[in-house]
Amino acid sequence: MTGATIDSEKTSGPPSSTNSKEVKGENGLLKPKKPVPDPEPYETHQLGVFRTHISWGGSNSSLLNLKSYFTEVFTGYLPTLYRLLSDIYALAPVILVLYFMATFWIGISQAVEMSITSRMLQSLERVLNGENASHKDIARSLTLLVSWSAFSGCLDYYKNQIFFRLRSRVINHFQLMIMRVDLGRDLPTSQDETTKTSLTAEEAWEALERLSDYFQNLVSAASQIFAMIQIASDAGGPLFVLACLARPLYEQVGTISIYDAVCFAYDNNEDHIRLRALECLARDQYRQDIISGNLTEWIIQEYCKMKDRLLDTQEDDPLYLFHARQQFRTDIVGKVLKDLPLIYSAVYALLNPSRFSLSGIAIMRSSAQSLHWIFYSIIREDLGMKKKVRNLQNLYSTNEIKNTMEDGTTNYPDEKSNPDGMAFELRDIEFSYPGSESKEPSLKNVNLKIPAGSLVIFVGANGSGKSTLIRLLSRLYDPSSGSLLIDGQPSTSYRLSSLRESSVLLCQDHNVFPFSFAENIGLGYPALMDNIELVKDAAEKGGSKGFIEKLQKGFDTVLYPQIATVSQNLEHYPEHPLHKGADIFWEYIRSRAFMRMHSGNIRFLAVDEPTSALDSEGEYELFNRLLESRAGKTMIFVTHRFGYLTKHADMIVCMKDGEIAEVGKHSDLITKKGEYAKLYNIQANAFLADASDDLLYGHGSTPSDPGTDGNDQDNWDDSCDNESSN
Ligand SMILES: Nc1ncnc2c1ncn2[C@@H]1O[C@H](COP(=O)(O)OP(=O)(O)OP(=O)(O)O)[C@@H](O)[C@H]1O
Repeated sequence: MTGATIDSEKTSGPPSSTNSKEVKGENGLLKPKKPVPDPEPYETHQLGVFRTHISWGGSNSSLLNLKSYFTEVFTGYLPTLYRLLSDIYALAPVILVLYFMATFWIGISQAVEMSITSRMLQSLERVLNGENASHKDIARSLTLLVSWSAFSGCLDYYKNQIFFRLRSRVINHFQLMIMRVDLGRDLPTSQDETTKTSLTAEEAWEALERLSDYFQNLVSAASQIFAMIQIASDAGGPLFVLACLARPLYEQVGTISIYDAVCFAYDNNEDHIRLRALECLARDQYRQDIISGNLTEWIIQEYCKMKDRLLDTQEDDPLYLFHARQQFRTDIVGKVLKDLPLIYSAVYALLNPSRFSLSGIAIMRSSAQSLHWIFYSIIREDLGMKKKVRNLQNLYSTNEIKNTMEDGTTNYPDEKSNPDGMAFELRDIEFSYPGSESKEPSLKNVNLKIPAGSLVIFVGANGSGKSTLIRLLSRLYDPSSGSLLIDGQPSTSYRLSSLRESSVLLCQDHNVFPFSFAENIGLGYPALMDNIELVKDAAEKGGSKGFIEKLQKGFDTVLYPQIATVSQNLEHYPEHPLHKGADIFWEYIRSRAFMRMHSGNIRFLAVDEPTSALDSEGEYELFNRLLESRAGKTMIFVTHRFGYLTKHADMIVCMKDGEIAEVGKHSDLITKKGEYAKLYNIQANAFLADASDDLLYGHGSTPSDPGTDGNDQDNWDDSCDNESSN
């Protein structure tokens, strides 16, 4: 098999390997797997070693296919571009109009230059031919030309000035739009891969810029054709214009480039595939096998054999090979068409010597060349603009992505709400995380009533569903099935924002914001964040005040969340206070939660397992501080430590494998000897073992042991005694 092209055929239906694909679209939106609809009939060519399928239908937006081109333009692009222009006009009307006026004038500048130059050359030609020509005409044309050039220079300068101002307005506007969209997403929607986008505000600006370039090219082409028709009277009339346009029209409109078609090519040459395989063997990963098998000679021989068999078969990019073949044809026809104006002029001069003008022909020839490039730019700009408009459409469509979670219409609390705190009722709840691959739901068969104002403790093994249940109660997610009632009403009937205002969630997933300590804490309740006394009070309760006040700038010290990036400079200063800043972030988060309490609206407080960041003493202190403000609140704590809290809880919910295993008070559950008693005894026995080790080695109890806090020690010991005797 030699040469670039062996066979060509026309088939209908898609090549199977392209029929279904997961794509990250050019627009940056991740698309789910879905079958690609059957494309247009496609051609098959053998281009060197590649079997190549080409569907010209993919380029149906080419100017040749006028119907689909205009359908696409009028139904798809123009409305989007109109929307873009309206948005920008509302934003900066004067700058936008000035920008397009400058674009228009720059667009016609070449045609104006062409007309002035033509007039000047004609006058000069008459002078040279000894005809009666006014020197004033030549001087006027020259003045006009110089003035126009100066005007064009000014236009370019002012367009650049306007360009930067408009650009920053457009980018700021769309950045704000993207911020609103991103910040407005609820958790399930933000975790949905199909709604993620990598598009930036730059896309909007680039679409506008393309539109302005396209507009400039259209104005330029139209004005130059108009000018050519004016000038053509001296060079052979409208037919001469057509002769000049023949080449650019043929090259840019009459042929569709392979790069605009939809193609799929695969190597189907067995010798070449084997050659590639042999090349792979030179990689390090095969080194040991090749040395131990003494295969080097065999590989070289096989490689030479394949090379001989392939001879001159092209291995290059098949699209390039096709383009080269297409180019060959285009070049020959194009070169012949390039001479058409001259051929026409020669014939015209012979037939009508009196009306013949050499200057007209010179102008037209140079204009034909310039038009060639303008047509080329229009076609390229058209393709580029389509891509940009598609991105813009996707940018706008992110604005229309609806949140998965239903928002209600009733404000919480309302007159029916319980003043003692939020009351919850969960009925047959099942829940799987969005996009979770797990066959088992994270929660199932959950039925539970939590009375208003109660203190509830969730316990259970790792992964049993405690945090997930807290997330559902806080309405970070909605159940996959079943219903959640808040104060007897479906949770979806309440406005999400009002529920959030009435709840505090303290969990381990919180982050430090890139603001000052004061703001980090104050953002617990933005309405009062300027009241530094309240911020300090919250800091004290959360345990961060002592550290913050030691810093040079105190509460005004700014913490950056990109601490890892900053820390590259910190490694040389192990004692630097910012290390500590990263370590104690939990204290700020807790302080933020206390700040939130200042709102006075809180009816529900959920604390999800702060124990990993706290020793038992710290946990005890935190819970006590939280419990001080218990009035009018339902409180739910997730903890791994059994002791003080579990014994004082109104209700303990013990979770196992996503289900509620038991519900009850501490003493009842211990008596029941079920899951709770089992977990409790595991911890009690571990504690007793540690305690006896300490007695043996004389260290006393460790601070991390559960139940070692003051009076609680007695309670813990008592209960351990009781339980061990069980
Ligand atoms: N964001 C998530 N996406 C998918 N699955 C999750 C997600 N978070 C938790 N899960 C799964 O849900 C189940 C319950 O997890 P959950 O975190 O609620 O348990 P937990 O009892 O709070 O555990 P731990 O005590 O370790 O925090 C687990 O199987 C976990 O793998």
